[in-house]
Amino acid sequence: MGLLVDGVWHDQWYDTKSTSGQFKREAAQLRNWITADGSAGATGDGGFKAESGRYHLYVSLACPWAHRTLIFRAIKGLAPHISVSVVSPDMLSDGWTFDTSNHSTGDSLFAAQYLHQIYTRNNPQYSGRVTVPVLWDKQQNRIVSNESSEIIRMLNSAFDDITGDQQDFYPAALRAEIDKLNEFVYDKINNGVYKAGFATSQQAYADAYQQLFAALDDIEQRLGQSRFLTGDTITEADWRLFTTLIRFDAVYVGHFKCNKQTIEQYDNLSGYLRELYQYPGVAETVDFYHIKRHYYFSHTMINPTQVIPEGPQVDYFSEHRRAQQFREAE
Ligand SMILES: N[C@@H](CCC(=O)N[C@@H](CS)C(=O)NCC(=O)O)C(=O)O
Repeated sequence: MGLLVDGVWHDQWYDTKSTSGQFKREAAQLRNWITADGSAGATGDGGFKAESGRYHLYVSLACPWAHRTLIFRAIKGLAPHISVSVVSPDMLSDGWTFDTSNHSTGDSLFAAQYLHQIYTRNNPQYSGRVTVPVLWDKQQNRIVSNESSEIIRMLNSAFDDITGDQQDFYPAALRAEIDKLNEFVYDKINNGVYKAGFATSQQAYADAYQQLFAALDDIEQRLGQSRFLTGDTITEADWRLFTTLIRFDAVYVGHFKCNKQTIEQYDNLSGYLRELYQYPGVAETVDFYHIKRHYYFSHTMINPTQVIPEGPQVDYFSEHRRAQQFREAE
């Protein structure tokens, strides 16, 4: 684990000393947008027109932020149009690597060894953390974006004329509600588990733990009233919550000490999680080998033995009856 300083790799863990043991995530720096006609998006440069075969995603199958982008690639019919390279689950002194001996696909574009080489290929002087996902433009040979929340917005609509898929997971009428939910879920749950797990003081951990489970209780209640977070249809907010829920019992309960209760112990969240998992194309984006291996093997300050747990055994394909439940409730 480390970062680039003026294009040079430094092996360095997160600094929590200056923040009383609290983990603070760094903001992504590369924020251009692919658009249907190549016009500039909300931030960054124009010139990134949606085109089949032009873009490439670098992902980790372990990472919940990268996972969002793989889900949108799958459910929006983009697999034939956007290629993917998967890094190794082990993130140690070299950061993310393309070590093919350990379940990386390798870098199919440049045969790079390390993900930081993709960042310096984009900018030889780059300073900052080297994170996944990365969306790469093969035509201009540069990074479009390393911010997953924006990459999924691009995938949600920019390629619709190419794929013919008009599903909209960020519909105009629900945007305000989705934005509000995203903010809450990101702070308390998506990043909340990391705040608990990476805390280096008892107080920072206890605060994150308390806020995380208060938020899960809130969502559990909401899912007793409605099938998905904003009503009867799945939106971006559901997919963003999903990537944390699917890792929760396998990793966050033990490794990040988020152990008040498991997702399996929530009546509504457990069924909701299954419904999303069983959505066509989504189960194939979930890889528990990468997920468990990454966290338990890479975070040696949390798990110095690097022993990876065998369990839990949960059948996410089992029946959930969410659809019937909400039809009966009408
Ligand atoms: N803002 C980014 C965050 C991505 C992120 O933090 N990814 C983690 C993996 S789960 C990472 O690559 N961390 C490496 C590091 O921080 O050095 C996004 O959502 O795209």
